[in-house]
Amino acid sequence: MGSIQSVADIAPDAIPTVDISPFTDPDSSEEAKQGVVNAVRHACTTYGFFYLAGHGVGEEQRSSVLQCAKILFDLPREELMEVWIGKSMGKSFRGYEPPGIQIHQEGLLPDIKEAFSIGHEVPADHPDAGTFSTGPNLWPKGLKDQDFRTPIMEYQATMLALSKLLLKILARGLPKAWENPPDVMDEVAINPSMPMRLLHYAPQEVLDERQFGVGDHTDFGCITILLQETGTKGLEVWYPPTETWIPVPPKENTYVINMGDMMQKWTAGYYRSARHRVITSGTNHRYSVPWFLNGQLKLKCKALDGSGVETIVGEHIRQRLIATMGETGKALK
Ligand SMILES: O=C(O)CCC(=O)C(=O)O
Ligand SMILES: [Fe+2]
Repeated sequence: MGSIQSVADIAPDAIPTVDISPFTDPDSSEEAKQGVVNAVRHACTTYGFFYLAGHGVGEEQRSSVLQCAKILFDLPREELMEVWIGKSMGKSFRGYEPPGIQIHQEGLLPDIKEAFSIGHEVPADHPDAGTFSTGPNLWPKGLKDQDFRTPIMEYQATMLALSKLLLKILARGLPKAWENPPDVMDEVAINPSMPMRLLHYAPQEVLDERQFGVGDHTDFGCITILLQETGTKGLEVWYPPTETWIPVPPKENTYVINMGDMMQKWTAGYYRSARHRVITSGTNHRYSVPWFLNGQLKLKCKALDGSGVETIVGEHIRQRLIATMGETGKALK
């Protein structure tokens, strides 16, 4: 006897795509704006992930940061080690992270990826410099400013503006019963920790099922804006109703947006911080650039459902890094 399959049993083959341009278009109707809010809400409560279209970031700027990743990881290892993360000021956590450092959970082997982290530029003589995620960036000597530092810092500003827009949409999507004002999420993006990570996955036949480009994890912060290189693959997101991994290949002119743990805590679980991972290819290099809105480090985020749960953004992020970064993370204690 056959049974009727419920919708939740059918694995979706892709995460949704949301075009947010009606939200910013001064000529669009209130109804069209609300349509964007509803679509983002649906994606973030169901999957925790979506493809973002209509984001307004030019293709030239997007490819310029992927190009930055390529020229950086082409540098000899000795030169990369001159800007090793362990040399960054105090707990600022900037610079080069070699492959095989981060372990996301017990039982997995370390990630294959290598990374380079850039954050909010805070001069060394600033009173907060050297505190967690705060301080001067490290710049490789072998790369000219116009080829690396300038496009990266311009991209950082573009991403901060885009994340502020996403916060407006997400705030409007919160349950009405919580009675939050539409600007309730703005404060998290004031002077925030916003690491951008250039990532490189070298081709590697993975012979051990415990090893990944990036192992199964959730992101730590509020919002991740991920740029993947066209033509590559490997990212997958976990979908609990069917207990399956949904592939998230790059899609032209879009970003992949996902919610992180800080957002999930802040919204009392309403917006899902979904598990995801990256599988490496045996033959192809993969470059990607996730930009993370961690948030204002000293901010005490009160759960938006009014339940009274409070999380200090910087403490939450710091603990997650210590838990996953092994020896490198010890400097953050
Ligand atoms: O490289 C990617 O596509 C995703 C990387 C990722 O999940 C992360 O850095 O948190
Ligand atoms: Fe991630």
